[in-house]
Amino acid sequence: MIEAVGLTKHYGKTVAVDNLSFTVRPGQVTGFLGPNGAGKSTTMRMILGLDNPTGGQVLIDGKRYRQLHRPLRTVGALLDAKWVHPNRSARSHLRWMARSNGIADRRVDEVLELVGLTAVAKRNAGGFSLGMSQRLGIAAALLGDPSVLLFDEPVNGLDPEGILWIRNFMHRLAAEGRTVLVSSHLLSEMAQTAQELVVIGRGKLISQSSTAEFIEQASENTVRVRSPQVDLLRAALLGDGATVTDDGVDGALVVHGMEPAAIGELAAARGVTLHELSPQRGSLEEAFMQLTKESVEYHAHGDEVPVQDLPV
Ligand SMILES: Nc1ncnc2c1ncn2[C@@H]1O[C@H](COP(=O)(O)OP(=O)(O)OP(=O)(O)O)[C@@H](O)[C@H]1O
Repeated sequence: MIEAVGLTKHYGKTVAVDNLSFTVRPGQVTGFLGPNGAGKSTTMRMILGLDNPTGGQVLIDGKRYRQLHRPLRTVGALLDAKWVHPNRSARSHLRWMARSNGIADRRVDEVLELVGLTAVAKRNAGGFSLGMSQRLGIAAALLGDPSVLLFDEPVNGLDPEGILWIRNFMHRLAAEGRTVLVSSHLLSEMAQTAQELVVIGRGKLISQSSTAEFIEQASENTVRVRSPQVDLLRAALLGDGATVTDDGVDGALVVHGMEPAAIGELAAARGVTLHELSPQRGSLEEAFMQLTKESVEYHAHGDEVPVQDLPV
Protein backbone atom coordinates (compact mmCIF):
# COMPACT_ATOMS: atom_id res chain seq x y z
CA MET A 1 0.00 0.00 0.00
CA ILE A 2 1.21 3.51 -0.85
CA GLU A 3 -0.20 6.53 0.96
CA ALA A 4 0.63 10.09 -0.07
CA VAL A 5 -0.55 12.86 2.24
CA GLY A 6 -0.16 16.52 1.27
CA LEU A 7 2.82 15.62 -0.89
CA THR A 8 4.43 18.78 -2.30
CA LYS A 9 7.57 19.46 -4.34
CA HIS A 10 8.90 22.84 -5.43
CA TYR A 11 11.82 23.28 -7.83
CA GLY A 12 12.60 26.96 -7.37
CA LYS A 13 9.43 28.70 -8.50
CA THR A 14 8.04 25.61 -10.23
CA VAL A 15 5.45 23.72 -8.19
CA ALA A 16 5.89 20.22 -9.61
CA VAL A 17 3.65 18.47 -7.03
CA ASP A 18 1.04 20.41 -5.10
CA ASN A 19 -0.50 19.07 -1.87
CA LEU A 20 -1.16 15.66 -3.40
CA SER A 21 -2.97 12.98 -1.38
CA PHE A 22 -3.88 9.53 -2.71
CA THR A 23 -3.83 5.86 -1.76
CA VAL A 24 -2.68 2.92 -3.86
CA ARG A 25 -4.13 -0.39 -2.67
CA PRO A 26 -2.84 -3.93 -3.20
CA GLY A 27 -4.45 -6.46 -5.51
CA GLN A 28 -5.18 -4.17 -8.44
CA VAL A 29 -3.35 -2.11 -11.03
CA THR A 30 -3.61 1.60 -10.26
CA GLY A 31 -2.98 3.99 -13.14
CA PHE A 32 -1.24 7.28 -12.44
CA LEU A 33 -2.53 9.48 -15.21
CA GLY A 34 -1.74 13.03 -16.19
CA PRO A 35 -0.62 15.18 -19.11
CA ASN A 36 3.09 15.71 -19.71
CA GLY A 37 4.65 17.74 -16.92
CA ALA A 38 1.79 16.98 -14.48
CA GLY A 39 4.23 15.73 -11.85
CA LYS A 40 4.03 11.93 -12.19
CA SER A 41 7.77 11.24 -12.36
CA THR A 42 8.48 13.67 -9.52
CA THR A 43 5.89 11.90 -7.36
CA MET A 44 7.39 8.50 -8.18
CA ARG A 45 10.87 9.74 -7.32
CA MET A 46 9.56 10.96 -3.94
CA ILE A 47 7.90 7.59 -3.27
CA LEU A 48 11.32 6.00 -3.87
CA GLY A 49 13.24 8.47 -1.72
CA LEU A 50 15.16 9.79 -4.75
CA ASP A 51 13.78 13.28 -4.17
CA ASN A 52 12.83 14.96 -0.90
CA PRO A 53 9.33 16.42 -0.60
CA THR A 54 9.10 20.14 0.12
CA GLY A 55 6.05 19.27 2.21
CA GLY A 56 3.84 16.34 3.17
CA GLN A 57 4.93 12.73 3.03
CA VAL A 58 4.50 9.45 1.23
CA LEU A 59 4.55 6.09 3.01
CA ILE A 60 5.06 2.57 1.68
CA ASP A 61 3.41 -0.01 3.91
CA GLY A 62 3.40 2.62 6.64
CA LYS A 63 7.06 3.64 6.34
CA ARG A 64 9.10 6.21 4.46
CA TYR A 65 11.36 4.64 1.83
CA ARG A 66 14.45 5.47 3.87
CA GLN A 67 13.03 3.72 6.93
CA LEU A 68 12.64 0.44 5.04
CA HIS A 69 15.03 -2.19 6.33
CA ARG A 70 15.57 -3.87 2.94
CA PRO A 71 14.02 -1.53 0.38
CA LEU A 72 14.30 -3.86 -2.64
CA ARG A 73 12.30 -6.48 -0.75
CA THR A 74 9.48 -4.03 -0.20
CA VAL A 75 9.38 -1.92 -3.34
CA GLY A 76 10.63 -2.45 -6.89
CA ALA A 77 10.62 0.18 -9.61
CA LEU A 78 11.10 0.61 -13.32
CA LEU A 79 11.93 4.25 -13.94
CA ASP A 80 14.33 4.26 -16.87
CA ALA A 81 14.67 0.97 -18.75
CA LYS A 82 17.86 2.03 -20.53
CA TRP A 83 19.65 2.30 -17.21
CA VAL A 84 22.00 -0.68 -17.61
CA HIS A 85 25.69 -1.05 -18.26
CA PRO A 86 25.80 -1.56 -22.06
CA ASN A 87 28.63 -4.09 -21.92
CA ARG A 88 27.11 -6.23 -19.21
CA SER A 89 24.96 -9.24 -19.95
CA ALA A 90 21.41 -9.25 -18.63
CA ARG A 91 22.36 -11.90 -16.09
CA SER A 92 25.48 -10.13 -14.81
CA HIS A 93 23.58 -6.84 -14.56
CA LEU A 94 20.99 -8.57 -12.36
CA ARG A 95 23.63 -10.48 -10.36
CA TRP A 96 25.42 -7.24 -9.62
CA MET A 97 22.16 -5.71 -8.39
CA ALA A 98 21.24 -8.84 -6.42
CA ARG A 99 24.63 -9.15 -4.70
CA SER A 100 24.70 -5.53 -3.64
CA ASN A 101 21.32 -6.10 -2.02
CA GLY A 102 21.97 -9.42 -0.30
CA ILE A 103 19.79 -11.38 -2.73
CA ALA A 104 20.81 -14.93 -3.79
CA ASP A 105 22.00 -15.58 -7.39
CA ARG A 106 19.26 -18.16 -7.85
CA ARG A 107 16.66 -15.38 -7.71
CA VAL A 108 18.33 -13.83 -10.79
CA ASP A 109 17.50 -16.91 -12.85
CA GLU A 110 13.96 -16.94 -11.45
CA VAL A 111 13.26 -13.35 -12.51
CA LEU A 112 14.86 -13.87 -15.93
CA GLU A 113 12.47 -16.79 -16.41
CA LEU A 114 9.49 -14.74 -15.16
CA VAL A 115 10.04 -12.03 -17.78
CA GLY A 116 10.98 -14.44 -20.56
CA LEU A 117 14.64 -13.42 -20.95
CA THR A 118 16.31 -16.74 -20.06
CA ALA A 119 17.32 -17.43 -23.67
CA VAL A 120 19.12 -14.07 -24.01
CA ALA A 121 20.48 -13.87 -20.46
CA LYS A 122 24.11 -13.98 -21.65
CA ARG A 123 23.72 -11.29 -24.31
CA ASN A 124 24.92 -7.76 -23.73
CA ALA A 125 22.05 -5.67 -22.44
CA GLY A 126 23.36 -2.72 -24.49
CA GLY A 127 22.12 -4.45 -27.65
CA PHE A 128 18.63 -5.12 -26.33
CA SER A 129 15.54 -3.76 -28.07
CA LEU A 130 13.35 -1.39 -26.08
CA GLY A 131 10.93 -4.22 -25.32
CA MET A 132 13.73 -6.45 -24.03
CA SER A 133 15.18 -3.57 -21.98
CA GLN A 134 11.75 -3.04 -20.40
CA ARG A 135 11.60 -6.73 -19.48
CA LEU A 136 15.08 -6.52 -17.98
CA GLY A 137 14.02 -3.45 -16.00
CA ILE A 138 10.99 -5.35 -14.73
CA ALA A 139 13.18 -8.33 -13.82
CA ALA A 140 15.37 -5.96 -11.78
CA ALA A 141 12.30 -4.51 -10.06
CA LEU A 142 11.20 -8.04 -9.11
CA LEU A 143 14.56 -9.18 -7.69
CA GLY A 144 13.57 -8.65 -4.07
CA ASP A 145 10.08 -10.16 -4.64
CA PRO A 146 8.58 -6.84 -3.46
CA SER A 147 4.95 -6.31 -2.51
CA VAL A 148 4.92 -2.83 -4.09
CA LEU A 149 5.85 -2.08 -7.71
CA LEU A 150 6.18 1.24 -9.52
CA PHE A 151 6.41 1.58 -13.29
CA ASP A 152 6.99 4.96 -14.92
CA GLU A 153 5.57 5.07 -18.48
CA PRO A 154 6.47 1.40 -19.11
CA VAL A 155 4.82 1.09 -22.52
CA ASN A 156 6.28 4.24 -24.08
CA GLY A 157 7.64 3.40 -27.51
CA LEU A 158 6.71 -0.29 -27.37
CA ASP A 159 5.07 -2.20 -30.23
CA PRO A 160 1.58 -3.70 -29.70
CA GLU A 161 2.99 -7.07 -28.70
CA GLY A 162 5.26 -5.45 -26.09
CA ILE A 163 2.37 -3.37 -24.76
CA LEU A 164 0.16 -6.43 -24.42
CA TRP A 165 2.91 -8.35 -22.64
CA ILE A 166 3.46 -5.56 -20.08
CA ARG A 167 -0.29 -5.13 -19.54
CA ASN A 168 -0.80 -8.85 -18.88
CA PHE A 169 2.26 -9.00 -16.67
CA MET A 170 0.96 -6.14 -14.53
CA HIS A 171 -2.40 -7.83 -14.15
CA ARG A 172 -0.60 -10.95 -13.02
CA LEU A 173 1.49 -9.04 -10.45
CA ALA A 174 -1.66 -7.41 -9.07
CA ALA A 175 -3.50 -10.74 -8.98
CA GLU A 176 -0.69 -12.04 -6.77
CA GLY A 177 -1.78 -9.41 -4.25
CA ARG A 178 0.90 -6.82 -4.98
CA THR A 179 0.43 -3.06 -5.06
CA VAL A 180 1.05 -1.91 -8.65
CA LEU A 181 1.28 1.78 -9.61
CA VAL A 182 1.84 2.56 -13.28
CA SER A 183 2.15 6.05 -14.72
CA SER A 184 1.04 7.04 -18.19
CA HIS A 185 -0.19 9.90 -20.30
CA LEU A 186 -1.80 7.34 -22.62
CA LEU A 187 -5.44 7.31 -21.68
CA SER A 188 -6.58 4.51 -23.91
CA GLU A 189 -3.79 2.34 -22.54
CA MET A 190 -4.74 3.03 -18.92
CA ALA A 191 -8.38 2.22 -19.66
CA GLN A 192 -7.29 -1.30 -20.53
CA THR A 193 -4.61 -1.69 -17.88
CA ALA A 194 -5.81 -0.05 -14.69
CA GLN A 195 -8.79 -0.84 -12.47
CA GLU A 196 -8.22 2.30 -10.40
CA LEU A 197 -7.06 5.73 -11.56
CA VAL A 198 -5.25 8.51 -9.75
CA VAL A 199 -5.52 11.48 -12.12
CA ILE A 200 -3.33 14.57 -11.68
CA GLY A 201 -2.90 17.88 -13.51
CA ARG A 202 -0.44 20.66 -12.64
CA GLY A 203 0.76 18.61 -9.69
CA LYS A 204 -2.71 18.55 -8.10
CA LEU A 205 -5.07 15.64 -7.58
CA ILE A 206 -7.96 15.80 -10.02
CA SER A 207 -9.62 12.55 -9.02
CA GLN A 208 -9.14 9.10 -7.56
CA SER A 209 -11.72 6.52 -8.47
CA SER A 210 -12.24 3.28 -10.35
CA THR A 211 -11.56 3.59 -14.07
CA ALA A 212 -15.23 2.90 -14.83
CA GLU A 213 -16.39 5.61 -12.40
CA PHE A 214 -13.90 8.07 -13.84
CA ILE A 215 -15.28 7.65 -17.34
CA GLU A 216 -18.86 7.68 -16.08
CA GLN A 217 -18.47 10.88 -14.06
CA ALA A 218 -16.30 12.87 -16.38
CA SER A 219 -17.68 12.24 -19.81
CA GLU A 220 -21.04 13.46 -20.87
CA ASN A 221 -23.13 10.86 -22.66
CA THR A 222 -24.80 12.24 -25.75
CA VAL A 223 -27.15 10.86 -28.39
CA ARG A 224 -26.69 11.21 -32.15
CA VAL A 225 -29.93 11.54 -34.11
CA ARG A 226 -30.69 11.89 -37.81
CA SER A 227 -34.04 12.73 -39.29
CA PRO A 228 -35.41 13.92 -42.66
CA GLN A 229 -37.46 16.44 -40.58
CA VAL A 230 -34.46 17.81 -38.76
CA ASP A 231 -35.92 21.28 -38.04
CA LEU A 232 -39.07 19.82 -36.49
CA LEU A 233 -36.98 17.47 -34.40
CA ARG A 234 -34.64 20.23 -33.23
CA ALA A 235 -37.57 22.42 -32.19
CA ALA A 236 -39.21 19.54 -30.30
CA LEU A 237 -35.97 18.70 -28.45
CA LEU A 238 -35.25 22.31 -27.53
CA GLY A 239 -38.86 22.72 -26.40
CA ASP A 240 -38.38 19.75 -24.07
CA GLY A 241 -35.28 21.20 -22.43
CA ALA A 242 -32.53 19.30 -24.27
CA THR A 243 -29.38 20.99 -25.58
CA VAL A 244 -28.83 20.35 -29.27
CA THR A 245 -25.70 20.84 -31.36
CA ASP A 246 -24.96 20.02 -35.00
CA ASP A 247 -22.74 17.04 -35.65
CA GLY A 248 -21.51 18.78 -38.79
CA VAL A 249 -21.00 15.52 -40.70
CA ASP A 250 -24.27 14.38 -42.30
CA GLY A 251 -26.87 16.72 -40.87
CA ALA A 252 -27.07 14.73 -37.65
CA LEU A 253 -27.88 16.39 -34.34
CA VAL A 254 -26.06 15.70 -31.10
CA VAL A 255 -28.43 15.78 -28.14
CA HIS A 256 -27.19 16.51 -24.64
CA GLY A 257 -29.25 15.99 -21.51
CA MET A 258 -31.88 13.55 -22.80
CA GLU A 259 -31.92 9.74 -22.84
CA PRO A 260 -32.34 7.88 -26.18
CA ALA A 261 -35.71 6.44 -25.10
CA ALA A 262 -37.08 9.90 -24.30
CA ILE A 263 -35.89 11.23 -27.67
CA GLY A 264 -37.55 8.31 -29.50
CA GLU A 265 -40.83 8.85 -27.65
CA LEU A 266 -40.77 12.58 -28.27
CA ALA A 267 -40.14 12.02 -32.00
CA ALA A 268 -43.00 9.49 -32.19
CA ALA A 269 -45.38 11.84 -30.34
CA ARG A 270 -44.60 14.64 -32.84
CA GLY A 271 -44.75 12.35 -35.87
CA VAL A 272 -41.07 12.87 -36.67
CA THR A 273 -39.30 10.06 -38.54
CA LEU A 274 -35.92 9.04 -37.19
CA HIS A 275 -33.18 7.57 -39.36
CA GLU A 276 -30.70 7.19 -36.53
CA LEU A 277 -30.80 7.20 -32.74
CA SER A 278 -27.43 6.21 -31.36
CA PRO A 279 -26.09 6.74 -27.83
CA GLN A 280 -22.49 8.03 -27.84
CA ARG A 281 -20.55 6.66 -24.91
CA GLY A 282 -17.91 9.01 -23.60
CA SER A 283 -14.36 7.80 -24.06
CA LEU A 284 -11.58 7.94 -21.53
CA GLU A 285 -9.89 10.47 -23.82
CA GLU A 286 -12.84 12.83 -23.47
CA ALA A 287 -13.07 12.26 -19.74
CA PHE A 288 -9.41 13.01 -19.33
CA MET A 289 -9.53 16.18 -21.44
CA GLN A 290 -12.58 17.30 -19.50
CA LEU A 291 -10.97 16.79 -16.12
CA THR A 292 -7.53 18.12 -16.95
CA LYS A 293 -8.95 21.09 -18.86
CA GLU A 294 -7.66 23.52 -16.29
CA SER A 295 -4.10 22.29 -16.61
CA VAL A 296 -4.30 22.18 -20.41
CA GLU A 297 -5.61 25.74 -20.55
CA TYR A 298 -2.91 26.85 -18.17
CA HIS A 299 -0.21 25.35 -20.35
CA ALA A 300 -1.75 26.74 -23.52
CA HIS A 301 -1.83 30.30 -22.15
CA GLY A 302 1.20 30.10 -19.89
CA ASP A 303 3.51 28.88 -22.68
CA GLU A 304 5.12 26.46 -20.23
CA VAL A 305 4.54 23.50 -22.48
CA PRO A 306 3.86 23.73 -26.21
CA VAL A 307 0.26 22.80 -26.91
CA GLN A 308 1.34 20.09 -29.34
CA ASP A 309 3.09 18.31 -26.46
CA LEU A 310 -0.17 17.83 -24.64
CA PRO A 311 -1.93 14.49 -24.94
CA VAL A 312 -4.60 14.15 -27.55
N1 LIG B 1 14.80 18.35 -11.41
C1 LIG B 1 13.92 19.29 -11.78
N2 LIG B 1 14.25 20.60 -11.76
C2 LIG B 1 13.36 21.55 -12.11
N3 LIG B 1 12.10 21.30 -12.53
C3 LIG B 1 11.72 20.02 -12.59
C4 LIG B 1 12.60 18.95 -12.22
N4 LIG B 1 11.93 17.77 -12.38
C5 LIG B 1 10.69 18.10 -12.82
N5 LIG B 1 10.57 19.44 -12.96
C6 LIG B 1 9.35 20.16 -13.37
O1 LIG B 1 8.28 19.70 -12.59
C7 LIG B 1 7.10 19.54 -13.37
C8 LIG B 1 6.60 18.10 -13.28
O2 LIG B 1 7.50 17.25 -13.99
P1 LIG B 1 7.38 15.66 -14.01
O3 LIG B 1 8.54 15.14 -14.85
O4 LIG B 1 7.25 15.14 -12.66
O5 LIG B 1 6.03 15.45 -14.79
P2 LIG B 1 5.45 14.16 -15.50
O6 LIG B 1 4.00 14.13 -15.20
O7 LIG B 1 6.25 12.96 -15.12
O8 LIG B 1 5.63 14.50 -17.02
P3 LIG B 1 6.24 13.64 -18.23
O9 LIG B 1 5.16 12.68 -18.60
O10 LIG B 1 6.47 14.70 -19.29
O11 LIG B 1 7.51 13.03 -17.71
C9 LIG B 1 7.46 20.01 -14.76
O12 LIG B 1 7.08 21.36 -14.89
C10 LIG B 1 8.95 19.85 -14.80
O13 LIG B 1 9.53 20.76 -15.72
